[in-house]
Amino acid sequence: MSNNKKNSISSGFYKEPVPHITPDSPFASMMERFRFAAEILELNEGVFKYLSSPEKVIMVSIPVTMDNGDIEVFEGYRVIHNSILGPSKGGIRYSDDVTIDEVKALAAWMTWKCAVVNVPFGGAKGGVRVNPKELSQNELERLTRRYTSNMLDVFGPDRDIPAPDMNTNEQVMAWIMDTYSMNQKKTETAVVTGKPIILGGSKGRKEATGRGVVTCTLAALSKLRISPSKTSVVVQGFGNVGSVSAQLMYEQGAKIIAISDISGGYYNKDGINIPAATQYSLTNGFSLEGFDGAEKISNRELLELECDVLIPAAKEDQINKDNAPNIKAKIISEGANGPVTANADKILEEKGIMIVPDILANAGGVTVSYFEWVQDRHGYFWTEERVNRRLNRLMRESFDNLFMVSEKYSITLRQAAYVYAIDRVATTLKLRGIYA
Ligand SMILES: NC(=O)C1=CN([C@@H]2O[C@H](COP(=O)(O)OP(=O)(O)OC[C@H]3O[C@@H](n4cnc5c(N)ncnc54)[C@H](O)[C@@H]3O)[C@@H](O)[C@H]2O)C=CC1
Ligand SMILES: O=C(O)CCC(=O)C(=O)O
Repeated sequence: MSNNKKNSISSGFYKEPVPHITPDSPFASMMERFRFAAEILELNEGVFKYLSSPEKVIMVSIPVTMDNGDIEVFEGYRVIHNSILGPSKGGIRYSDDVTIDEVKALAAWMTWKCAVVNVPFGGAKGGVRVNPKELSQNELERLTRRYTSNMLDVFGPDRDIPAPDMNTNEQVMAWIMDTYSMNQKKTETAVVTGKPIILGGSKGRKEATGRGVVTCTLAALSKLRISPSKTSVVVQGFGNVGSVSAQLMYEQGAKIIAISDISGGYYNKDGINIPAATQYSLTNGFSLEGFDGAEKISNRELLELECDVLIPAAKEDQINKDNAPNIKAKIISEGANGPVTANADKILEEKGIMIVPDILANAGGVTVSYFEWVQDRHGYFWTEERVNRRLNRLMRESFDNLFMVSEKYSITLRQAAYVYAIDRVATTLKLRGIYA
């Protein structure tokens, strides 16, 4: 790594636009940060081009017989960004607004994320354009099994290993595992992670992403010398990542002043009772709608609240150039993938806000997915205490490592994460003889 480059991209081929990028999209945000790191690393031009495009993009059409006998056709994707570090790994999301561009960005983020925490996986992501809330459980099962059948040549414990993401869960992973196994004529637990524990899932996987977010948040707080018990926290998104992050920060003695989900934001300046909110959401169809332990606000207002820590744990592009000037948090811990756009980074940096980037902050999920894959392959399962201890240690080491890189090169933690990850991928490419 050259030591004399600072925070600006000077010139050269990295400025060349890469074709097929929609401006201001998640993929454009990913590329802007990749370009910055490539410049610092003086990355080989061919390697830059190679890593700017996914290795493989699969788009499938999924016909599903609905409960009323009609046939509906859904579109599904799987993007493998890169598999040089190992089999590709990444979640599958069900969402009616998922796009191929978004999945391409998410797949690339998986490559960088696995490199940041040194797990031996490449990056992939999947998506199906569907609103799962509009499907019955049987329709959802048929959709999942058909999507998996279309991906039989793609998935595999040594090739590409899915996991849960937005609107997918342990049950969806169980259907994928079963469909794949039936076609292999043997039970193949290691083909997916995030499965139910009884089917070979790992203890601690469900909570792992939120747990990792909290480990990084505590590390960031200690850098700013703020005690967790004196911390006010705002969490956007109350699904797997958001609710666990809120719960674990609450257990640290922090005051969670606002939470939100798709139904809106909920604010209480004296602190929200998180176990009560979680219980409410569980018994209310995973929705906070009607939760009366707080005042209702909008998601936009929520992001702009005065607080020590903001944890965006919903989706991409939530903090952008329009609202970045109004963000008042001291630390943003990115539970979601891509919640801050590249053009908001500079604004937040100038405001002195510390960002713990997604490819570090939410890497706890893929880390315990790796533990799950290892356990499946050994046929030997760990205690929850062992999983959590190893997760916490790895997350803390990764945070400290990136903090050191950021200080060494006078760059932000996000820039440090990209520099570290891309250097690792490029070094692997070189050692494998892909370039001299
Ligand atoms: N589940 C996992 O292990 C991992 C998830 N992530 C990322 O974390 C984010 C959340 O994922 P999960 O918690 O798994 O999904 P989830 O489906 O369990 O929860 C998503 C939550 O966000 C809320 N939401 C959706 N749109 C919203 C909006 N516009 N404003 C406010 N809230 C909104 C939903 O109502 C729900 O509460 C995604 O970006 C995902 O890619 C990252 C790493 C691992
Ligand atoms: O657990 C995994 O394998 C991947 C989780 C994921 O999709 C993510 O980190 O964004």
